[in-house]
Amino acid sequence: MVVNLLKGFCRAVLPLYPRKALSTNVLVRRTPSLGKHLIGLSRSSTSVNHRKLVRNGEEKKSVIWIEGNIASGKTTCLEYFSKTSDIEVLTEPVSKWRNVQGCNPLGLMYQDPSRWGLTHQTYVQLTMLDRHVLPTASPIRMMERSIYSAKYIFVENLYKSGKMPEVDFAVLSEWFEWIIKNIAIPVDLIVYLQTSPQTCYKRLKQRCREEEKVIPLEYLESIHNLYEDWLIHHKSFEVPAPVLVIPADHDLKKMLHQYEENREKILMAHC
Ligand SMILES: Nc1ncnc2c1ncn2[C@@H]1O[C@H](COP(=O)(O)OP(=O)(O)O)[C@@H](O)[C@H]1O
Ligand SMILES: O=c1ccn([C@H]2C[C@H](O)[C@@H](COP(=O)(O)O)O2)c(=O)[nH]1
Repeated sequence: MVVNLLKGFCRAVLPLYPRKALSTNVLVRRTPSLGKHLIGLSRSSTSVNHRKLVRNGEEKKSVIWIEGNIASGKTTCLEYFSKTSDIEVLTEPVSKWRNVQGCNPLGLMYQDPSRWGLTHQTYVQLTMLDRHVLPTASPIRMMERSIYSAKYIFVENLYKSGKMPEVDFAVLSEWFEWIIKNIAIPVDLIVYLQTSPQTCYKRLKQRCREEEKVIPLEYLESIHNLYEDWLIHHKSFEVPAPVLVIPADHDLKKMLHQYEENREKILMAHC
């Protein structure tokens, strides 16, 4: 009875409001042309069963992207949430980028970006698309990065730094535009792990991935600036979902504490 009343309410009233506006006490700032930027939640947010939203008799699945600079702590964040039932976690397919039929496009790109940037980013685009269209098995999906950041951050960086020829950029751009126009890429919330480039540099050195040994601090600074322009200042490209910013320079203990504090905001992303 109560459930039916709620369903009726949702059908009658929810369509009258912007999709995110009723979910919780979410503070949403409208930005000129780029959708909404979630700048925080009030402390009085009520606890809502994240499995509840039902549309056309189907459970609404929630998709959350974890975005951030290289070595900002995305994988660590996903590992933490992967321990929660009902959440499926998709990490970036980095192992594929390091080994496609015996070749290493990630390594080649770092060695000679002008020659291999297109090759690498074409494969990133394909493998990220593959992730996006994978059928969801759980009510909540958390994904490391997206086809959007591949284009808006990494391809953009190669091009802007003069390391990707115009024709390569044009071909990748047309592919990307075709994909986002013709294929549904669902997303309900972007969690941005905001770090300083210096922190990432330290963590990158500590992780010590062979291909990344050539990355200078300036590279992380460029990636950082592109992320900030996209997700914070809304100066560059469309942002396809609200953004939750989590400061991520802190030590692991504090980060896990922050993830716990933000758990409800993140898991209720679809409401
Ligand atoms: N909060 C943190 N403090 C210190 N080191 C961290 C923290 N989070 C992650 N690390 C370490 O930094 C490196 C990069 O983290 P990772 O989660 O792989 O980043 P990403 O997936 O964003 O590239 C790893 O060695 C990881 O153990
Ligand atoms: O579109 C992309 C996305 C990522 N990369 C690079 C950057 C890093 O070297 C690895 C994986 O990134 P993490 O932040 O460590 O997950 O892949 C790229 O070149 N292009």
